[in-house]
Amino acid sequence: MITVSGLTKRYGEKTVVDGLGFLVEPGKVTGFLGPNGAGKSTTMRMVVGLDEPTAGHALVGGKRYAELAYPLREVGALLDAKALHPGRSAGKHLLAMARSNGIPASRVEEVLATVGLSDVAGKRAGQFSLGMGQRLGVAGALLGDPQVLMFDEPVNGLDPDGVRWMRQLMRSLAAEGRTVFVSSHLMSEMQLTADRLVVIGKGKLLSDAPIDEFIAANSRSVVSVRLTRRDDVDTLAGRLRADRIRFEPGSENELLAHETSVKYLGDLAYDLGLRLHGLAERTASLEQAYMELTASSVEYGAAA
Ligand SMILES: Nc1ncnc2c1ncn2[C@@H]1O[C@H](COP(=O)(O)OP(=O)(O)OP(=O)(O)O)[C@@H](O)[C@H]1O
Repeated sequence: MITVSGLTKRYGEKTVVDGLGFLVEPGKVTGFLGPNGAGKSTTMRMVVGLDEPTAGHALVGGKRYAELAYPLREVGALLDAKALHPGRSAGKHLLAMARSNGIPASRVEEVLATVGLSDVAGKRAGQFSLGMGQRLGVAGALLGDPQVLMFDEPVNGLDPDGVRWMRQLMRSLAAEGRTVFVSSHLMSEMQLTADRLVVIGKGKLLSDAPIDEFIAANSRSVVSVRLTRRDDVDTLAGRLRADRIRFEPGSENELLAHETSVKYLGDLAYDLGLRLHGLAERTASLEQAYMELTASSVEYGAAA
């Protein structure tokens, strides 16, 4: 469990994390979503004691990171995959981490196998591709067999196989009952991986909900009605106006109606004797809903 409460970080005049509070629970993948610069990395760095909060706290299993006797056995983190000693081999890098945390050396081979790097254990980390570096970072996070895992933008720069592997890994870690906290700036990625979503913008909490609740609350559907004649479009439009149903024109001879159903519009068209060439519900993409939710918090958005 990760407990974040009143968490605040200021750099000079700028508040980059602003009174954040949420729980990251075991047995689930919790997605941490927000536009670039929202404060995700800073929050994660405070969880593992790399940055000191200005106010509030971030606890792992109820303790501050500094209070953990063997931190790597409690929380594993992939924060910056490039933060490796380039001249050191993957195996030696992990061995050094294991030694300083009282972790048996035998774990090194186990985690290298888990991440598929056994064959390159002797290769220097500086020669690793981005994907291999990410895998090595994951191996480091798993080394102490911790109950809590944190990944900052883990699929960045990975090829499709790597992305799929990373998703499956996160899902299986959660299925083992571990706490998995993963950041991303892509809604589409989170939709495929997360059980719960914590969304932030400009350091503030925007939403904290199970993913299906987030989807239900944020995705609006429209019903597309395609008619065959301009007159019929006008007839239907007049009726929708009278019934106070919000709509807008779609493509040619099409109307898009909000907060209604296929059944209602099908019956209405039948009653009005209108010939239809199409009637379908369309769900606005979750990506769109997320962009709208965070629109006012995008730090460097395109000028309007
Ligand atoms: N050491 C620092 N000194 C000053 N400002 C900082 C420092 N570290 C981060 N910031 C600022 O804090 C804000 C939040 O940065 P952070 O990296 O936490 O965001 P993020 O949500 O992880 O974004 P990204 O998706 O781009 O990684 C940014 O505006 C950044 O410039």
